[in-house]
Formats: sequence, structure tokens, C-alpha cells
Amino acid sequence: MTDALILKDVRKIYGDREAVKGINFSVKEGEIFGLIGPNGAGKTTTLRMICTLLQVTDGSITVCGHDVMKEADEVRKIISYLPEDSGAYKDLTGRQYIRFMAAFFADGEKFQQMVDKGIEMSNLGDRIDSKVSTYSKGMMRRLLIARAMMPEPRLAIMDEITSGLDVMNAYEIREIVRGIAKEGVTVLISSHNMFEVESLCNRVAMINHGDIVECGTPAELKEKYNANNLEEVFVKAVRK
Ligand SMILES: Nc1ncnc2c1ncn2[C@@H]1O[C@H](COP(=O)(O)OP(=O)(O)OP(=O)(O)O)[C@@H](O)[C@H]1O
Repeated sequence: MTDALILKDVRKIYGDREAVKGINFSVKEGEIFGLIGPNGAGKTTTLRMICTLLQVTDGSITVCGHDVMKEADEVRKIISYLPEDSGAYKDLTGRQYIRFMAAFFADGEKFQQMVDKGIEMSNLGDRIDSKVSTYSKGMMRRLLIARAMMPEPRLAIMDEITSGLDVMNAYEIREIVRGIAKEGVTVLISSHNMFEVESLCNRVAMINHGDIVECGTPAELKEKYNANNLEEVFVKAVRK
């Protein structure tokens, strides 16, 4: 398997604060990879650098062979990013929102294909014609994931996709993410919920205070630390 994403010695400095301290990890094509760590660890900063939304202070990031600094336009064509706090225009219906967003990417037949795919993926049934302002958090998240997947990215990046959702909705979103990966899309998620990541991700990198403290499959890490779950691994790894 080739690497869809490679980070080499990546640093981010905000003013006098070093938020990301020279991190290294790579994500293989078709993997679901989790970047996990507590609040303020540097997850969002890392995702935003990968998405070309933040300048990298030092080091390099390559997405499917393209350098995020030197080939930002190429990178933007092959990724999608779903920020944690993203929303949709509340006065539009789900269908209108999907059509509005698809128009940025395509026209003619391709536009219609994109809209059909988005509507199917959102799985909103009749509610696709209700105003977004009437959607539950779970429905909103499904609509946003559908929007993010419409342009068929090679790398889908999602920040805390299940935060604020109840058990059923979070379960459903994880199923959608598994489906996306089955279609061959590489998925990078961030989360502070270590239990959810364990069941969803092929591999994880644990980040704490801007440093990667561990990286591997959940099974490898649990064995290495003789731990029952990733939360225990994390606690043991940061105490090393
Ligand atoms: N624009 C900014 N200016 C200055 N410091 C920032 C800025 N954005 C983030 N930081 C700091 O960088 C560090 C990493 O923040 P980041 O948001 O990347 O963490 P995170 O792991 O995503 O946390 P959370 O789970 O709370 O979203 C924190 O100490 C944060 O306060």
C-alpha cells in the first residue's frame, strides 16, 4: 500500500507557542487513521496544516505525492475537510444546500451525479426537503459528511465527527465512515474519544502537547502497554 499522507518533522508555532513540535506519521491509502489526544494537544492545528488552511512553520506534508505548501491547489482538489464546528445554511433545505455546494465543483451531468450522490449519502429520506434549521445534530452531520464526500476526495479529513452526538447517531456516523473507506477513500479523523477510535481506526497516532507519543494499530498498542483499551495506553504512554 502506498502512503496517502506523509508528515515529516512538522512544526507549528503560533507567536511564542509551539503547538506542534516536529511530528512524524504517515497514512496508507484506504486506511481509517485516527489522530487522538486531549483538548489542546494539537489535533486541529495538524489537520488544518494538512488541509492547506494553516501555514506549516517547519517540516513537510505530502498528500498523495503533492506538497501542501508548494502544490496547495493540487492538494485542495483531492481532499475534503469537515471542521468540528461546521454547519450548513439554515434557511436552505438539505436538497438546496447539496445543490448549492455541488455547483462549486461541477455543472451539467456531473453536477446532477454529484447532487444524486450527496442526497443518497445523506440518507435523509423525505427530510431532504425540510429546512436545515429543523435538522437534529445527527441529521446535520450526515448532510455535512455527504457534502464533504460529493467531490469524491482521495483523502477525507474529519475533525471530531461524532462530538455532541448520542449513541445511535454516533454509531451511524461511524458506519458511514467505514463505508467511505470501503469505497477506497483514505480517512483521517481526529478525536479525543479513545473508545470510538479503537473500534473505527486501522491505526492511530496519539498526540499530547504537540508531540506524537505513540503510533500503531490499536491491537499493537494495547499489547505493547499491556492495556485493556486505548485510553489506558494513552495514560501509560504519557507517563513513560
Ligand atoms: N490561532 C491560534 N493562536 C494561538 N494559539 C493557538 C491558536 N490555535 C490553537 N492554538 C493553541 O495551540 C494548541 C493546540 O490547539 P489545537 O486546537 O490544535 O488542539 P486540539 O488538539 O485540536 O484541541 P481540541 O480537542 O480542544 O480542539 C493549544 O494550546 C491552543 O491553545
